Amino acid sequence: MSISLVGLPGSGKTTVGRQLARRLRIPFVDSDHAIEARIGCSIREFFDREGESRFRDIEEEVLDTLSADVNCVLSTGGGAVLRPNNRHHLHSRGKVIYLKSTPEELFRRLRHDVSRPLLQVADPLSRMRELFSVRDPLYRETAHFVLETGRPSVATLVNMIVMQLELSGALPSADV
Ligand SMILES: Nc1ncnc2c1ncn2[C@@H]1O[C@H](COP(=O)(O)OP(=O)(O)OP(=O)(O)O)[C@@H](O)[C@H]1O
Ligand SMILES: O=C(O)C1=C[C@@H](O)[C@@H](O)[C@H](O)C1
Ligand SMILES: [Mg+2]
Repeated sequence: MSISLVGLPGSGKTTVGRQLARRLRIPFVDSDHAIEARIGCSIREFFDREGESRFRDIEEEVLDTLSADVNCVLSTGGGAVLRPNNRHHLHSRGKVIYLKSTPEELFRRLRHDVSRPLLQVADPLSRMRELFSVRDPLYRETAHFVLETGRPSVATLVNMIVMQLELSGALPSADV
């Protein structure tokens, strides 16, 4: 079974996912990194050159493959839930955790970042609020569990995820 993390840019999918995989001693896979390996350039360059829709097509193909992988932690791109196929594959093939944060907290974390194409706009906080209002229902629909990430450290979030997985029976206690 795969364990996938969904959430807005900056919610900690890569950071928390990497630690979670280490804790469970299973491979960690980041779909953004897999996409970059496939397109041979950064996602930002690809967005500029080919546009978002073409990026989403490639993301859908890559997620179809990665969500079928068993026994790994999969960190997804922030917009992975936009396509119905992705929501369905992630939810039905494993356990999905939504790392939920406020747009204000995410803006604070990413205000100096230049790698996330959707935030390279004049008013990134407003953009983050728009992304939140469109995507929050989609993250909820895709996820089996929702975790508020505002205050807890990365290590605490990992403990909370392991506990949720154990309680749901997805993770035998002996694996922890
Ligand atoms: N729980 C947390 N508390 C404080 N800082 C955090 C937490 N989780 C992540 N961060 C920090 O926020 C930044 C963004 O985290 P990360 O790259 O893991 O987000 P992401 O969800 O993978 O984003 P993207 O969707 O753009 O790939 C990093 O600098 C990371 O160290
Ligand atoms: O929120 C988004 O739509 C994105 C988030 C990143 O993880 C990348 O997948 C890409 O920059 C698009
Ligand atoms: Mg990431």
